[in-house]
Amino acid sequence: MMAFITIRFLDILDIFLVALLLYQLYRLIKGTVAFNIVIGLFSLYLLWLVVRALNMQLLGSIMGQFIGVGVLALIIVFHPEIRKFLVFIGTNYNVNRLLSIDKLFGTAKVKTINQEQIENLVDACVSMAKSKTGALIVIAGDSELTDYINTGEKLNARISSSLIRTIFFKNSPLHDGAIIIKENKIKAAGCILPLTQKELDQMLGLRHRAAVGITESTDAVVVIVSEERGSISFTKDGEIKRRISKEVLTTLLEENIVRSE
Ligand SMILES: Nc1ncnc2c1ncn2[C@@H]1O[C@H](COP(=O)(O)OP(=O)(O)OP(=O)(O)O)[C@@H](O)[C@H]1O
Repeated sequence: MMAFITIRFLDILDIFLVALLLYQLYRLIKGTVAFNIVIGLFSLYLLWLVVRALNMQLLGSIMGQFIGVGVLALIIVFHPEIRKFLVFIGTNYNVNRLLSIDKLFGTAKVKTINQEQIENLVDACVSMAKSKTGALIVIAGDSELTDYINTGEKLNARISSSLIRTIFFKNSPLHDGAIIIKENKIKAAGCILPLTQKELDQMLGLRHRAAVGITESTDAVVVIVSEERGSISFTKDGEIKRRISKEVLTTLLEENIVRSE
């Protein structure tokens, strides 16, 4: 009876790729105004399908015209999200990623620092939290982050607790902006990161916005020390975990970073 329905391997691949694209799109726009716009447009599209099925010609043709120019309108309205999405694809989906299902779904670990360096980093964060010294520390994953490294001062220095504290010391010329850690080194300091457009708690300012921003479009993880509250936060995939303890920070770093000994 169902002989006319044939499912090829390519159909399954097709569905899988569409699901993956929708999932990544959802991750990028969730929590932003764009999410509500997408829901609105989707409802409109469903309504149009119903109107067409009921053969309501006048309403159908008006809505048809609207949907006809909709693609162009979508590109204009969603230009920042489309840009972010393309950057995300470009920076995250290299050949290595495509070979690993784990990485494809963004659950892969970052390979940048070893256990001793994690301890140095945690030590610096705890000490800066005590002295209410603001800090923004990006730990790169597979994303190169070259554009962001180029906005700062190149260091290529060993990851030590005292160097991190020195960089973020209030009178240091490099204390503004973020440091970027990659391949077992502090690659640069004073880096400028993209700010998220997401709604965040009003207590959180630009430092936290920048931390969320960079993890929305790359697979980096970020540790933030708040100057105002002396608390430590952690961001990954655009999500923020606030007021975490030394132990939780250590666990999060260990869980999200494959140690390269
Ligand atoms: N785009 C950016 N990229 C990197 N760092 C940034 C960016 N924008 C702001 N910062 C850093 O954040 C600092 C300002 O932090 P602000 O007080 O606005 O943030 P906050 O989230 O309230 O943090 P805190 O709790 O530490 O006050 C700046 O001095 C600068 O070092």
